[in-house]
Parts: sequence; C-alpha cells; structure tokens
Amino acid sequence: MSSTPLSAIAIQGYAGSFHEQAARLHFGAAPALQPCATFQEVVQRVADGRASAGLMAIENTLAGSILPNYLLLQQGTVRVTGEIYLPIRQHLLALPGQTLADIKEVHSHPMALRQCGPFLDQHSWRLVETDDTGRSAQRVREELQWGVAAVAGEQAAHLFGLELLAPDIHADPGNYTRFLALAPATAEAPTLPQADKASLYFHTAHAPGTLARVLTRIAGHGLNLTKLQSSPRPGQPWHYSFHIDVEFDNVYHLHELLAELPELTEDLQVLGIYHRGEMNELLPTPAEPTAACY
Ligand SMILES: O=C(O)C(=O)C[C@]1(C(=O)O)C=C[C@@H](O)C=C1
Repeated sequence: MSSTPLSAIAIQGYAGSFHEQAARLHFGAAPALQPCATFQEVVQRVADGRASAGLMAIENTLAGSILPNYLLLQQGTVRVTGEIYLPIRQHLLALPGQTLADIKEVHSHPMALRQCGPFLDQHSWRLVETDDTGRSAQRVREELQWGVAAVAGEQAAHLFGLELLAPDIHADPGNYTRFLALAPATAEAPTLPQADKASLYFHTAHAPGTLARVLTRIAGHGLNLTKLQSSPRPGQPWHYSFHIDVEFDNVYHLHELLAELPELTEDLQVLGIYHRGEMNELLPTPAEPTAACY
C-alpha cells in the first residue's frame, strides 16, 4: 500500500470495475477515485496534476499485453511507482430471472471478452465492446436491458443487483491482470532502498546482435528479466523499441546495468524503480457498494 497521502487516483473504468478493486487494494479506502473513459485520460490526468496518482492495466495472463498502454508509458509523462497483480474472475451477469436462452447480446470491456473466448464462442451472441465491465453491468440494470448480459466481476453483480447467469466463464482459473500505479514523471522520485523491480524503455540500432548484447548484460548482472515487449517505432516501419521489466535482489546491480546501457541502447528511459507486486489471492466481494467513494 502507498505510504504517501494521495488526494485523487485516476483509474480507467467506473464503479464495479477491476480497476476499482486494484486501486483499493493498492491505495486503500481513503483516496477518491477519478473514473476515466480511456487509459489515455488516466495518463493525462496524472501528468497534468488533476490526479495525484493513477492506475492502469498493462497485461493479462489470458489476453496478453495491452500494447497501447506501453506506448503511453513511452511518452515519458508518468512514472511507474508500483504494480498490482489482481486475480480476475469473470461472470455472465443479467437481470434477475433471465436465462441463457433469453440472451442475445453480451457487453463488456474487450480484455474481459477476450478472457472468456472459449465460453462465448459456444453461443451465437452478438459481442459488444464497451469501456468497462462495471459500466456494462450498470447499464444492464439502469436501462433494464432484457436480453443483454454483461461480462463482469462479482463486485459489479453485487453493486447493481444482477444475477450470475454463468459463473467463472474466464478460460483458465489462473486469470490475473497486472496493473501499474503511476505518478507524474515530474514528481520527485522517492529513494526506495528496498526496491526490487524496474521498468526500462530503449531502442537498439537495427543491426545484428544489438538486443542480444543488452540481454547478456542483464543476465551478467544477475537481474531476472520478467518482461520483454517490443512496440513499433512511429515513422520507422518494421523497427521496434523495447520495454523490459527486471527484478533484482540489490538495487546496486540495477545501477551497474544502467551505467552500461547508454553505450548499447538509444533513448534509454527509466520508467520506474519500485517494489514488485505480490500475487494476491482471490478477493472477497466488498460488503458495501463503493460507488459513494467517487
Ligand atoms: O473493465 C474493467 O473492469 C477494467 O478494470 C478493465 C480491465 C482491463 O483493462 O484489462 C481490467 C481487468 C480485466 O482484465 C478486464 C478489464
């Protein structure tokens, strides 16, 4: 949990969403949440100070990387201050009394729909991508959408009085989303003597062995590479930049690596040095609706 007092946290999504759950887990119950329709808005609000911190999903164990969010980090306007691994249980929610045979359409966030591919493929429902799992569930309730189901978590069912028409429809029980906590890039980075993870961004010359040399140095300093994500470089077709996450026991080994990387890379950015997150167990459903916190 964050130790600095925070006034408002920008999150992608609304009441009943997984971002809300992850934000409460990391930042606690006190700070107000600023719901945002897009990830870009989250980053903008943090960067320009309208929010004191932000939370953004970055990857999921079933649906993979959220590539546009790596591009947002590369803009350099925010820095990573922590990470949260949230177990994700997706359910098919509908108005009480509806049966599977009544359903014609299923609404949810695209990442949530992707996590439930094998279940949804068994039906000939129209799939509608929305901005949020929680908001999809809310619309089913407020607009009395008969024939529509939402893919969302149990917290959304609880909050909006919907029934679990089909529980646990995600494709694998080990369904986790990793979220990043964000602060403005301009804010002074606190010294974290216990830091054990870092996120870096760079590109290498388009020549044989350039990335391999970087990876060899990472291994040489005893750092554990936990993520390597390439992303396209605008204006340079088929050239790539790289985002890496590394874990270490002693921050000294990271600094040794950072001292060597400028000669092997271009545009090196340290996106954040932080504590690695814990794999949280399944969370209890909140006892009280949390919408009042916004
Ligand atoms: O729609 C939500 O509830 C969200 O918090 C978004 C989001 C995502 O961006 O991946 C978060 C976690 C789940 O993986 C599904 C959707």
